Amino acid sequence: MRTVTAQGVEDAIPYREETSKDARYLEVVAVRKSFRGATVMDGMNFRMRKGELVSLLGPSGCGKTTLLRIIAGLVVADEGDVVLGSRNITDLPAHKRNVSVVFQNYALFPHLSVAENVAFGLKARGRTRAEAEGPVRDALKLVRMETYADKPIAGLSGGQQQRIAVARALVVKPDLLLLDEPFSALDRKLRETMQVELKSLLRDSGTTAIFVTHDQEEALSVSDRIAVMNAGRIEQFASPSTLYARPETPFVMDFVGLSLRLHGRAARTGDDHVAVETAHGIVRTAARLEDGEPAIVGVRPELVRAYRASDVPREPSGRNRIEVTLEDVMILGSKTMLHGRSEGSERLVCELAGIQSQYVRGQRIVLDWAIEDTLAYGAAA
Ligand SMILES: Nc1ncnc2c1ncn2[C@@H]1O[C@H](COP(=O)(O)OP(=O)(O)OP(=O)(O)O)[C@@H](O)[C@H]1O
Repeated sequence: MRTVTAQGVEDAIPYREETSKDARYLEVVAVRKSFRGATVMDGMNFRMRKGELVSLLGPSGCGKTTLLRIIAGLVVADEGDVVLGSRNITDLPAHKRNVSVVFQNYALFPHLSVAENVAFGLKARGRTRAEAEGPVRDALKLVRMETYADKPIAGLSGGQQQRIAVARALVVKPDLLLLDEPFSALDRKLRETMQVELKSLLRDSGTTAIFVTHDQEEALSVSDRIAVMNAGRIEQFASPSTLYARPETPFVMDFVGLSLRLHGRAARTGDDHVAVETAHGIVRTAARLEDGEPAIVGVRPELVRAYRASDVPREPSGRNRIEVTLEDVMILGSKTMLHGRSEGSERLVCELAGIQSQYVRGQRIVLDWAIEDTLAYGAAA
């Protein structure tokens, strides 16, 4: 698959051109992994900068946790290398990597107090109780739990327990922090609060971290960059804004955000644009597609305008228009989602700001968007 043409926001720093040590802080090189003959990862390469917060985002079973565990030393790769801060740690056991992991289920010790839980990693490294006191206090302060030091774990809420788990991971000043779906057991509101807190505390402490999630909104909100994984491969690795505005494959377009999506066949028209013939009419795109090539075209729903078919204004050229019958109108308060009726796997969706009660099911409407916002992918590439 290839080709993207929507106007996107460039990553602030051209990643591939960076060669400094900090730019290659963590490198996973040509990693292969099979479980009982089934290949999960076949030559995975991944590289991140010092101080970055990177999310691994992908559907269940795509290999996110396996990659995280290989980096942590909890799973041994069949082939390949893991390099951290110019140290090849491939053959080091987990406890010698100075990598901390925060798990989904917190994994705290219920019989120990909050402070004893946080001190655990320091004790394991041979620090005395007195030596651990200061760092434990600082770590608890970082997660705003300093007044809970002597409390038992049992009485804490899920959000508080996860804060303690983060404090316990950070107290040892890890070279790398790995978080495996850390907030998935929390309710939505608390999860959002924790995402904001985590982002600022990692930034404040200068921690390099990898965050595993299958929730695209979570990935978009917490990450400096996101690696979108699919079937053991990274499909695209970019900033949240680039991923959203310029997804490089239909998989990324579908996985990161919603889009209006149509299937069709490209037909060369001779001008700057390619016309894609779809079941809902011609959609033009600036993407390079071969004449006759099957193609997928898409556009983000908030870039689509809607008009009642009876009062469509004249438009300057440069826009695509298709007419559809409204199947569903979802008024969500801050926005209204219009869904057009579709026969197959087309998705005819438009997002309008605010409450738009003039639209009703069964109405004929025209969806309208700029050619330059049209994403397009040739199936033959
Ligand atoms: N210890 C194991 N033994 C056998 N198969 C495994 C093992 N660990 C992972 N797998 C398989 O490897 C594949 C990738 O699993 P992994 O847990 O890395 O995916 P994931 O993207 O983290 O999924 P999820 O979001 O569901 O946690 C899956 O098919 C899984 O069944």
